[in-house]
Amino acid sequence: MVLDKIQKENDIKNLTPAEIDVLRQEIRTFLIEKISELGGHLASNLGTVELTMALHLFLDFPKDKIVWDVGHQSYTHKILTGRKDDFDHLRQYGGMSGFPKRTESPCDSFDTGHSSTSISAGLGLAWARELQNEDYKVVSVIGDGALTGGMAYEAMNNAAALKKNFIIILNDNNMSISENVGGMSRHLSKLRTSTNYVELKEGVQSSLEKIPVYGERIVSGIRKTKSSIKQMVIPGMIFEDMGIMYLGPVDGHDISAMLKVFQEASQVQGPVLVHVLTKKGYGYRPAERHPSRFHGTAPFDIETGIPLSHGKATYTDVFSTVMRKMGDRDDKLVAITAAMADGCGLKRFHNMFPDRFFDVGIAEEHAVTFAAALAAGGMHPVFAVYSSFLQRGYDQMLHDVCMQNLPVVFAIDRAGLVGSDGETHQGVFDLSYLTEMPNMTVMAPKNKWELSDMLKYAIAYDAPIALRYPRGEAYDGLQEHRQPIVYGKCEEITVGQDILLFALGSMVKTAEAVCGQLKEKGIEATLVNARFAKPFDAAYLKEAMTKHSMIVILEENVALGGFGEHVACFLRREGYEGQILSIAIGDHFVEHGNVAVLQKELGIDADGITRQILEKL
Ligand SMILES: Cc1ncc(C[n+]2csc(CCOP(=O)(O)OP(=O)(O)O)c2C)c(N)n1
Ligand SMILES: CC(=O)[C@@H](O)[C@H](O)COP(=O)(O)O
Ligand SMILES: [Mg+2]
Repeated sequence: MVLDKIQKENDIKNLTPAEIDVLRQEIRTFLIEKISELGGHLASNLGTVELTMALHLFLDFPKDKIVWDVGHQSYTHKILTGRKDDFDHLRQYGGMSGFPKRTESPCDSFDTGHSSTSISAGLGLAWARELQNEDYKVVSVIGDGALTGGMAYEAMNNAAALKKNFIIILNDNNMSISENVGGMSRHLSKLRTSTNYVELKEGVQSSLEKIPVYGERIVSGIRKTKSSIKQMVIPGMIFEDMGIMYLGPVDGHDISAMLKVFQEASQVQGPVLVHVLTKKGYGYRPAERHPSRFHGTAPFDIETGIPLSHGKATYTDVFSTVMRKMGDRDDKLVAITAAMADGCGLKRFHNMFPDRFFDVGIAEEHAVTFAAALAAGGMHPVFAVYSSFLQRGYDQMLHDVCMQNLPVVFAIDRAGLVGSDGETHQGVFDLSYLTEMPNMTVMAPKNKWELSDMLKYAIAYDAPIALRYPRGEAYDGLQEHRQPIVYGKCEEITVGQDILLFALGSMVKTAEAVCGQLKEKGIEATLVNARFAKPFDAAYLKEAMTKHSMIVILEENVALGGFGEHVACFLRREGYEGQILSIAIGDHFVEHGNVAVLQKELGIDADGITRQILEKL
């Protein structure tokens, strides 16, 4: 197999053209087989096999640098840099990450996971090279979806000042996770159909530029003329107007065509953008037909493309159902997503109420301020967003939503540990960054019914409010405990005289199991569903302090600034002299792996918590 040969020699440049052709087929087959077993990001990786191979033929690793935007398309790069065998443990605890990691390989030059950072990072590497008189190539690979994110424009705006080579590859597959949206996407659609521009530049420019002074002048003259021709042929050549040379479009499945343009691009003294056209899911029929479903997939049957297991209803499903119902009842309800309509469960709302649905692109900062103004204008906005991506909107929440006390609902999905995406995606900081914001209310449901009740409560509430719920299956236990939601009030589930378990959201289910284990040891616990992280039920706690010798606070968030820290501080201030145990995540990032395995490693599973309680008692 050519794939095995390349693992040993580690250099694609030694292959014959025939072997190159075999290799791209072998890589596709390998990706489909591995991801069908373990899950992962399939469609984007299938679409970038040839692009990555062309980049490996063009660049020298680890000397040259590639920054992969988001990094979910970096699997072929991992294969070509000696990590093929690590795919047996892809995204598993202790195994290889699904994203680029500097700690994993010297050929990974910058860690990614969140979108639209690659041009900033590439530009930083290019400047570091120049300032230290070094000599290597820097390439940022950014998708058309990632190009909807504001950081990409901030970086391009800044890049124009660089007078040395820096290559930006725009990998345009006309898709974000779902359909790409917005004005830039429309602009790219126009560019996609233009074929002659690269031919006009090729050869002419690089040979002319080698002639000192006069050559440069001629090139600059040609540039001006061509620029005006382009303005006629291709409306709004936004990149060139910003000072970034545009080359393309080029077929992203034709390795030799790409190589030619990359060579050309490397002659440019300044930032240059190469527009590469690819097909998401290329080479695997189910992924070509359903690129969104195969963007990130669970294990599936290769023959049919159907997932191997169908889990129970998720929290996202519950959110989706309630939003659709509430959309019927409240014609001021509007839903916002930052390119995550599928993941956040807003597809049904979109279908039912297209005029009240907004996909703003990968633009969380904009989404928050946009929601604030919708609220100021009298609408009832719900921004559905993953916990880790909402980190992008910190200042907008503080400055635009909370300072004006505007009624925006933050429906925070993927709160807590998310599993195989790892440290960039774990939603373990939101309780810390939300609870410190004046005017913000923060809730977390214990099960699927409570998510429904809390969402309805939040939509009716007249100030900033957030509810956080985890990735995956919704807990369907404790159905009998469904007292109405009362502002700032907790819910008592069981009563025991020894210790109090004050649990938030997903940790109520875990605390239930802890209660069972403690009972076996003869320890009677009171179990309380906190419901509100802010304001938490201070009156209940004051009363409970007098009845329990230990209070255990449980959350799926980092300890610093989190729920436990606030509650513990209150208890001490009130003069509680019993033991306080805060169950939370330590001051470190949490890597990828199965959620149950991670919880165990972190000591926040039922066994670990019971052990810590018994040690303290
Ligand atoms: C800040 C942020 N928001 C949302 C996401 C989720 N996300 C991951 S990939 C992706 C789509 C990216 O589209 P594109 O860059 O075109 O790459 P493609 O998937 O088409 O290969 C989105 C929205 C993210 N990683 N980071
Ligand atoms: C790369 C990325 O950011 C998304 O594709 C993310 O992996 C989706 O995560 P979920 O599987 O939780 O929807
Ligand atoms: Mg895309």
